[in-house]
Amino acid sequence: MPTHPGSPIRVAIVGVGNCASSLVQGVHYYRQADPADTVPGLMHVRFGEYHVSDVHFVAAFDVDAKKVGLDLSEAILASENNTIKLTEVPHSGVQVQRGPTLDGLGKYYRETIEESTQNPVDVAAALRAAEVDVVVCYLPVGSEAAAKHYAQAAIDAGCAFVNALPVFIAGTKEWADKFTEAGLPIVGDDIKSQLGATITHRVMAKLFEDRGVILDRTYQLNVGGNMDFKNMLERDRLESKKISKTQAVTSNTSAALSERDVHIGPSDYVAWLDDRKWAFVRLEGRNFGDAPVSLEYKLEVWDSPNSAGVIIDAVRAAKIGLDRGLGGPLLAPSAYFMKSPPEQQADDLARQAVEDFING
Ligand SMILES: O=P(O)(O)OC[C@H]1O[C@@H](O)[C@H](O)[C@@H](O)[C@@H]1O
Repeated sequence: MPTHPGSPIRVAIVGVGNCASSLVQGVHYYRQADPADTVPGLMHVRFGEYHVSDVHFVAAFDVDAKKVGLDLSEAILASENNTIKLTEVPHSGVQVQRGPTLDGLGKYYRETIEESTQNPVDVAAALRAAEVDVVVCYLPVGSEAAAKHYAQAAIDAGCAFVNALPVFIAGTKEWADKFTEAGLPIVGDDIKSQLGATITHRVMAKLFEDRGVILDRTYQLNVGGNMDFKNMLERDRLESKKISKTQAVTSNTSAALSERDVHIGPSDYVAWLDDRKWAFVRLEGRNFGDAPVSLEYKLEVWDSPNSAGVIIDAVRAAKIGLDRGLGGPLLAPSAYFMKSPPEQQADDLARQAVEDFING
């Protein structure tokens, strides 16, 4: 059912971790931003008809006993959340509900947090009750069954879906068809942060190609100290994340790299980094006369604010999709905002395509 353009965007958050914390804080931080101003990390203060302050959080789900039952403004600072504080968020009146766990808790989460003993809610019913427009999925890496459970609940409740994690939903025919048939938009999969490992690595791989340098091999090693990185110590949970990060880089170059010559993925957990992520990236190639050339850089960034602005834009794109009655993956927003969209595009073209999408 198409929604009313310009109305508040009623958002549900699945997984109240660091990324949710930066998102909620960021919306509050920029609530009075002047539409004529530039906000770092947002395409526009007013994206289509939607100002940042039109993003309203109306529901939230988690499984952590230290978060379930808390007001969202308190839950974003609770338990293992350790991201940089952007602002004080006032009481929201939104209580974190106990979501179903399914495969959401890996070995390291189970060792670190206490799972709520409350009974899980019926997610679709909760989304309907809160009259949610857009569901943002921030579950831990490796939560395949749980992410799909929430995607199905979004469909059942008539909501758009923004899939921030590397579980392939928008990018699969099965789920793209489900959203198309339901007439509901989806933006996915796997958030590409503002100035993260993926975008910088994509740009460098493309630069090699544009300058005629043959790229022979590359790596991207990532370390961090948040629960995302701790969870990813369990290598079995990593498969889709590695695929997503690798294809995000290799799709931006025509270099024919064998599997052995590309190594991209989360590498280790360093507790004292907290929510900072450090990426060590190296590209090796050959330039004129087959002379060797290599480039190495290190990125240091706070992980969660780095993707929060992108999610605010993705949420507003999803709401525009709802307003227009568009079902299925939103191709331009997915290509610009996500690492593994249904169709990869060069970032400058994707950005322009999002502008065109906004302008209808
Ligand atoms: O920095 P990149 O490579 O764009 O990745 C960004 C995001 O990747 C997601 O998979 C992580 O769970 C996020 O926490 C992170 O912000």
